[in-house]
Amino acid sequence: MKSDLKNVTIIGSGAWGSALADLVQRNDCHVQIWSRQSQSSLAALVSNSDAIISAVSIKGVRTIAEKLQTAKLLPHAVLVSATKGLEPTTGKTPSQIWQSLVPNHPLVVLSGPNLSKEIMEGKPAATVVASYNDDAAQFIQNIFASRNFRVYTNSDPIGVELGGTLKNVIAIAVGACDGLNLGTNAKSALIARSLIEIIRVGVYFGAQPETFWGLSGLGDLLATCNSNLSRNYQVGYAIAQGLSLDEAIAQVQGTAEGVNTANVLIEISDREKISVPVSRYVYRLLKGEITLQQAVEGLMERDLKPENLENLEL
Ligand SMILES: NC(=O)c1ccc[n+]([C@@H]2O[C@H](COP(=O)([O-])OP(=O)(O)OC[C@H]3O[C@@H](n4cnc5c(N)ncnc54)[C@H](OP(=O)(O)O)[C@@H]3O)[C@@H](O)[C@H]2O)c1
Ligand SMILES: O=P(O)(O)OC[C@H](O)CO
Repeated sequence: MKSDLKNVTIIGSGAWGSALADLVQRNDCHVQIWSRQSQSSLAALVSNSDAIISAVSIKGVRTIAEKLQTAKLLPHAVLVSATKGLEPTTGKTPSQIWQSLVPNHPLVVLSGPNLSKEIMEGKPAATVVASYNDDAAQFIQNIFASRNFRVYTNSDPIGVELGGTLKNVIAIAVGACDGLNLGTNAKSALIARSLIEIIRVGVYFGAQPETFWGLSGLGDLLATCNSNLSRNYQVGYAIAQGLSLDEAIAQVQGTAEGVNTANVLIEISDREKISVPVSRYVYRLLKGEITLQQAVEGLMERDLKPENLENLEL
């Protein structure tokens, strides 16, 4: 694969699509951004693209992938999925949707501790580009890497993708924990125990458990749970201030994927009998089944048990 190819199309002009476009531009690539408001046809735009990067929220992924399914792409064109969510109707990850609809192009997942505002400000950050195709991952690594943006390749796309997706539910819990001023001990316990349940779900999806200790797992969990730039954290925090879920969502600028992800995750965990206590309390809180105080009490009053880090599947 040629490493000097530089025609890049970014799909989605939201916060993340704009930040990704900015990163690629720093590397002297020719960048085009497409959004639903664009006058140009997506099919025409991507016909000469070496890399096509999808940064739309989960609700737009299938529609966009269907558009590309019928478009004529360059044979070597690499697809990049930068979405962090789960499809409500199928429970699929974005990369699973892309793989099923556009199977003849290499697919790369991009995910990491990447709050878009900090990246737009040129602050140092790192991310992961993961693919079963090493050449494709390296190609995308070179397109994005710069002195302020360190890019690692990885060969576990589903693990990298799920780290970024599942932490959004946990960020709601941690935002609520901070909103209630429950302290650093509570917050640290919540994050550490949540990583265990994220790994359980990841293993069900076929991810490598060790992927979750990296940038796209623990790294993104820490970023999102420690920053009020995170929309998911903001939702939890706002609920702790007494806002309803609808009010909290309305107050947050942009997409908080964790709300939908909580619904899909609970459907999967119910069906597959995966223990996800923190995510389940978030789900019940968002559904209005319990109060925040009941969620805190419920988590603290669960049966006592060994920490059991050797058997994460249970
Ligand atoms: N912001 C971050 O810091 C960040 C970092 C990493 C990953 N992400 C992930 O990136 C994704 C987008 O986040 P964002 O921050 O850019 O959200 P955002 O600012 O709210 O923008 C949403 C994006 O999704 C597109 N979209 C929404 N519904 C769509 C539909 N039905 N069909 C087609 N496109 C649709 C919008 O398209 P238009 O442009 O056409 O309006 C827009 O580009 C999310 O999965 C998020 O978790 C975000
Ligand atoms: O604003 P959030 O909560 O969607 O988080 C943004 C990114 O996923 C952080 O890596």
